[in-house]
Amino acid sequence: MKNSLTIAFIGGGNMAGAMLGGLLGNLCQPQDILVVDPGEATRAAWDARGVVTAAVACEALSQCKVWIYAVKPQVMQQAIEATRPFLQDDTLVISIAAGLPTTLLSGWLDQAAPTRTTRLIRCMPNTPALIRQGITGLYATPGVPAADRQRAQDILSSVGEAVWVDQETQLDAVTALSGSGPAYVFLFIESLIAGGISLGLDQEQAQRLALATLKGASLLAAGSDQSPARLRENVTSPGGTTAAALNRFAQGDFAGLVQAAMQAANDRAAQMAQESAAAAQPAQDSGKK
Ligand SMILES: NC(=O)C1=CN([C@@H]2O[C@H](COP(=O)(O)OP(=O)(O)OC[C@H]3O[C@@H](n4cnc5c(N)ncnc54)[C@H](OP(=O)(O)O)[C@@H]3O)[C@@H](O)[C@H]2O)C=CC1
Ligand SMILES: O=C(O)[C@@H]1CCC=N1
Repeated sequence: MKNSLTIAFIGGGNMAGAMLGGLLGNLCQPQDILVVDPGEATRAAWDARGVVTAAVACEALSQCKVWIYAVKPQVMQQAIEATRPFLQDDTLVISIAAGLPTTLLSGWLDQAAPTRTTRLIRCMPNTPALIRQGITGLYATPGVPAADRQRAQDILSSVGEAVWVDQETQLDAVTALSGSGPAYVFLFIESLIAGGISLGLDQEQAQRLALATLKGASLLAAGSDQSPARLRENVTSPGGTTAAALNRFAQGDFAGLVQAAMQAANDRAAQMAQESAAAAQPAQDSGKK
């Protein structure tokens, strides 16, 4: 590992893959990255790209300045306990797990070294990171040095935008909006394609039209001085086709449905935190410090 920025991903699945895809050749070279993942096929995919891999926690972790925990919340405690012996006092730890609060994570990280306070940042990225079009919400625990905040921001900015929140609970809202959000957009794209086909287009035509519409409208909204509401009005001729469609959306309370769906995601994040706390195992003293 040669770069001053060396990153370990603990968990090399979908989200690590999205972030790695954006980081490689950009902020980091393959040899600057370590992926710890028990999956043979997962590791083989990263080996093929020149990334250093390990099936289990190993000494190489202690050389990585930044650790990114990218495992499912249900296995987070186990993953932390296995890796914790290699944690250094100045390691910057980033968790991308939905729901898991920093109090729980800090408890697991610092259990074997009560005098240590791990530098911990919790964040919520999204899968467009794969094409460097992601957006990530970040929350830093008190005491994280400014240089580490900047380092986390640099990492996440290399795969898209980064937005800091002051209150940790806001990360559940970020999860409900941009973390899970790509799935809502994909569902909308799927629905537009199905609608186009049912109205007589073929699959390829419907898909091209749907994708270009989403892309064009998003870029227009992102680059415009006008609000999304104003841009919607610009499309909507009185008594025209768009008004007919929007009236039908309103009858089904589309906005209310989106709000309720996001509330469900937000509530599920809080519930996952409770489940993880309830399922937490008694301390395993695997720390070497
Ligand atoms: N997917 C998304 O869009 C987003 C996900 N997140 C968060 O990212 C985290 C990861 O999600 P995602 O990438 O989708 O999940 P994946 O299941 O795709 O990836 C997790 C990886 O971790 C591996 N793993 C399991 N146990 C361990 C362990 N003890 N040590 C190291 N690796 C382990 C898994 O292997 P195996 O499959 O063999 O168990 C798997 O390869 C979650 O906490 C999620 O909340 C955040 C933002 C967006
Ligand atoms: O569905 C999940 O729980 C994760 C968090 C945000 C996106 N995927």
